[in-house]
Amino acid sequence: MALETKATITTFGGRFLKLSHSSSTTSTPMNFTVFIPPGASSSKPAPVLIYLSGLTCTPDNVTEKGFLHAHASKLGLALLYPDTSPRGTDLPGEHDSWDFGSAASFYIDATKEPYKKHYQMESYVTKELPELVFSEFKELDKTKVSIAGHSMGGHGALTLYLKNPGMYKSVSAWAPIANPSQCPWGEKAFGGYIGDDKAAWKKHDATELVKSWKNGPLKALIDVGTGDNFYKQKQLLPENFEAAVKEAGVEDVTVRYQDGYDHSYFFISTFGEDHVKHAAKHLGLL
Ligand SMILES: N[C@@H](CCC(=O)N[C@@H](CS)C(=O)NCC(=O)O)C(=O)O
Repeated sequence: MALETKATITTFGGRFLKLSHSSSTTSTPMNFTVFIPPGASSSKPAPVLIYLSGLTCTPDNVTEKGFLHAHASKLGLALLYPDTSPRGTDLPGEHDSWDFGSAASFYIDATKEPYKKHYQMESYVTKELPELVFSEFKELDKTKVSIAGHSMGGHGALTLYLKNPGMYKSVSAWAPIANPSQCPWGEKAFGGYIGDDKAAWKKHDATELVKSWKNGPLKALIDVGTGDNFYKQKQLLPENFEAAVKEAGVEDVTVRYQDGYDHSYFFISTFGEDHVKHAAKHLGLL
């Protein structure tokens, strides 16, 4: 698999790479970025935190405004930032709205035409991308991976974690879309990618998935800003997730409501150190 390096940037003592490759999963070009902390080598590989971005984003938004690598560098943690959807396609409706299609994959495998050929982001993020990254970068430790994300990416992090017990050591999310089958963003995305069968939606909904979690403490950290307009508009619904956690008796779930914070990178960056340290703790770095 040929990997094209678009940029190599030195930052906080580590290497930040912008990369692109041709994906066999999405049948499109895919972009991603990776931060390799100082000191990582094939004999001392760094654990990895995967960060999934939100609606409208490329991997650039968080890497320019989230400052996660500033904290990851000190702890010896690598960061992997996948893109939010396939690129280079022009499917019907794909680019018409900011909350569906391009940059809005919801990290699921579409089953409906015309999206199913390319919008296979769940398989891409859980299989092809890690296989590629760990075969190309021997300074990264494939046995130690955690996952995090913001908004749509928070939904992606929580659901991929819940669907794949053991694949990730911990999960965290800023302002996740925590009950997508009950909110307008999720209804639009699931309707468009999967269809009208609401039973099928539940397989991609963190609040539904956590009800049958039987794999011990969840090791989850969630932050939500009380000044977040999308929270106020009931797109995020973290209380529904909390209620499901409580009812199922799932342990080690911390949900924090941060007074006055909005949905932006001012919020993400403020709590970035906590999320990086949460992953670092479960990856054996702290
Ligand atoms: N485009 C939307 C906002 C979408 C939005 O806030 N996206 C978040 C993720 S859910 C984001 O990170 N946007 C990119 C940025 O702020 O740099 C609007 O105009 O209301």
